[in-house]
Amino acid sequence: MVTALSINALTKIYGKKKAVSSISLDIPAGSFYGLVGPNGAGKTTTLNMCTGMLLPTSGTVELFGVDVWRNVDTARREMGVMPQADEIFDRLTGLQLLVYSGMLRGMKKPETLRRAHDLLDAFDLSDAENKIVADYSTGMKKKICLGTAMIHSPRILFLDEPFEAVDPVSSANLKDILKEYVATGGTVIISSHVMSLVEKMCSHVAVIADGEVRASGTLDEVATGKDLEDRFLELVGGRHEAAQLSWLDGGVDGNAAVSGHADETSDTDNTENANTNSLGGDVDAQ
Ligand SMILES: Nc1ncnc2c1ncn2[C@@H]1O[C@H](COP(=O)(O)OP(=O)(O)OP(=O)(O)O)[C@@H](O)[C@H]1O
Repeated sequence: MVTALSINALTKIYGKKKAVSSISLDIPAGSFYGLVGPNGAGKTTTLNMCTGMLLPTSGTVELFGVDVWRNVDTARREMGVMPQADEIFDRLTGLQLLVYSGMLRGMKKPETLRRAHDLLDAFDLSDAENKIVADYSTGMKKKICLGTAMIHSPRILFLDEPFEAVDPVSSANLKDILKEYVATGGTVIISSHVMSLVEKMCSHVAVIADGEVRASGTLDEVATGKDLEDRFLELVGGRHEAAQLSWLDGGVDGNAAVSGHADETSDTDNTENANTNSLGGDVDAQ
């Protein structure tokens, strides 16, 4: 097994906060690797340290044997990193942004143009190629950001929540493109909260919580025979009883929204909806 990315005791401390605490992971080449964890778990911080964007407090990252922090330029050549929408030059058109990204990576203009059109076509953005990116929808921006990460054909792709806000058709197309990329030897690392997506797309997964790896390996190794989402909840903990928002009653009593005291102001006894502890009808499902 060739290791694409080797993370060793990676740590990031902000003041007194340990955002990432001695994480170690080996990510095999050709894998589709999911980093999953609750909000604030440390996924983005970990990815940013792996891509040379955020200096670790301690620990090392090697990309195909190259120490990322000793050789940032060399390592970056092998990477495609999906930027956040607020990190791109959004006064460019979609086409200009892709061409700019390719040429920044040292590509010749004719080849960059060819690939840019291929990407726009694959991402259903051809009709918007001459529109400035600032006027794109959130999902369109997400797709163009992904395009900028792919145009130079990197060996490894780092994608932070790539499918968030992308419509199901575009999402299915993107997934096909990424699957094909992995099938031809590429490596993809994504962060996600969506377990069904991880289950469908990923060959490997690391569950991160409180800056630590709680489990890692192939999907089967991490799931240990259980439903992946249940296993995730078991690993990260933090599940509690349904919130008791007694004032949130879906407007059952018209006065409740005004007064906030449904019991005092209601003169009807609606026994069917008497359980004002519920968020809609999902209490049992929780
Ligand atoms: N620049 C910063 N200064 C201080 N604390 C930070 C900074 N960036 C992140 N943190 C803290 O580090 C922890 C990990 O944050 P991170 O963004 O990596 O989490 P995440 O797993 O990506 O979360 P989410 O799923 O919500 O995006 C959080 O507690 C966060 O508040």
